[in-house]
Amino acid sequence: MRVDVISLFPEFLAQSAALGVVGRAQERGLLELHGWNPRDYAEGNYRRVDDRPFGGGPGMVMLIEPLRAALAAARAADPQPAPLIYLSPQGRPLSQAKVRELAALPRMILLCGRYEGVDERFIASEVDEEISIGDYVLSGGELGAAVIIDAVTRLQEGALNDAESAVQDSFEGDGLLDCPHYSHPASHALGNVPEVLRSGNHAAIARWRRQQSLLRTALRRPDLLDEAGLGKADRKLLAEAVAGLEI
Ligand SMILES: Nc1nonc1C(=O)N[C@@H]1CC[C@H](O)C1
Repeated sequence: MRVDVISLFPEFLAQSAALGVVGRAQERGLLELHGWNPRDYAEGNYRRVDDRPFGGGPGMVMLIEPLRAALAAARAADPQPAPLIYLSPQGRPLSQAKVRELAALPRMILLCGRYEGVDERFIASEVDEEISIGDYVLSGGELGAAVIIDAVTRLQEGALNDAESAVQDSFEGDGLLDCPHYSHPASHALGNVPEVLRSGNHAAIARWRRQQSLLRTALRRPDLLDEAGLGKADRKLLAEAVAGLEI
């Protein structure tokens, strides 16, 4: 998959993408990352990329022309068509379903805003989709781009090893929250590892983990539980866990 990122700080993405799963995916040729800095296309002595908003008010707005030139350069670099996705709080919330949709694309171009954002005429004319990574305000869209690149890369064939795939599957597979995890030591001043996990009884362990996922989702994210469409066995397992809660 090719990802082009339009950003005033392309080095931010390069550094964050050089690590871990994403770094390894680049080494394996599963991900190709290219940065495009509007400042490289800005005219004039000051190479302006932003200016004051019409109508007054705080902050600055990213100008149309440097963005258009950076986008044109990105599109000219590779004939493969790609949607332009703008990271902004005004976008649709990112979800795993959207990540799966994006991961199936051969290419996408991510636009990272800074300051108050981007001139609305550029958004209306060139942006295919706005995506938000959450209802809060960041200093730039680069963190959103890094989140999308990470989540999408994990779904590229060959990006994850077996252990990492298990983590991916445990959350993504059924839309429930993950169960608790424990490792050594079995006994500790902070508490002991649940006996079932040390029993060697794989059926009991799987049942316990499923029950913990169901209970955790019910307590922390009931909205996800509604979407999960539980079957009879899961509903029974959850009822048993709820009955056992000391309230
Ligand atoms: N939440 C978000 N999800 O994606 N991007 C954001 C976000 O806060 N962007 C900043 C808003 C002003 C500045 O332009 C960049």
